[in-house]
Amino acid sequence: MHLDSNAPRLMLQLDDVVLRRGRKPLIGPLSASCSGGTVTHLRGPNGVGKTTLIHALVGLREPDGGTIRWQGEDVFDRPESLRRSLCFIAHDASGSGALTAVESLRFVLALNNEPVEQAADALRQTGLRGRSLMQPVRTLSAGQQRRVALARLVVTKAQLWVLDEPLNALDDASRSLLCQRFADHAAAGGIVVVTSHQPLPIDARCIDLLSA
Ligand SMILES: Nc1ncnc2c1ncn2[C@@H]1O[C@H](COP(=O)(O)OP(=O)(O)OP(=O)(O)O)[C@@H](O)[C@H]1O
Repeated sequence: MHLDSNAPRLMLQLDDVVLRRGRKPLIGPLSASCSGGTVTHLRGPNGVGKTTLIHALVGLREPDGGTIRWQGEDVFDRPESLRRSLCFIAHDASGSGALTAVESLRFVLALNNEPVEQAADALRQTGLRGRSLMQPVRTLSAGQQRRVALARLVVTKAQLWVLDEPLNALDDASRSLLCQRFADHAAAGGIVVVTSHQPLPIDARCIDLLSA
């Protein structure tokens, strides 16, 4: 992905965002901006609210206070612009367990209007080869299942990548490759927002979420 140099700069903007679970305060007020060309690493202890925040960033959950805007538009009230620009991979995303790795990725790509014919090649680029491409996803190892989900990043043209715990279960080589992919996406003008309990070996801005 290379952005047109005349295009407006990409911006995901959080203003005084507050998130709760029931009455329990989780996050905020949090203000931050993620602009084109950056990787943002959301960090914090288990249960602090990283996944909850990710769900709010992609418009799945309305913040309990404040606003989240993509290119100036509220992502919950007016999600159309965000959806056109977004690649969101949830922490438990590996597609349907009954489908093979290739079928599963083709299914996810089709749902997102992305080119399904690149599925097998994308899986190979994440290190899945041979028989594992044709195995039902539920019979793959945890790390292999994660690669199936992450293979979408090889294909997608989305500008904004929001990824929940993408490094989980990956071996060292796959982690390095994936982090390099984040850096390349940012270098091409895109935005990466990622949660992880592990350090990222690339230039990334960290936002530390603290227990309320
Ligand atoms: N569906 C739900 N219903 C009620 N409470 C929930 C739900 N999902 C999460 N929570 C609560 O919200 C809080 C934040 O959870 P969240 O998953 O956002 O944390 P996290 O920082 O992503 O944790 P981890 O690092 O363990 O993945 C936790 O106290 C959790 O119990």
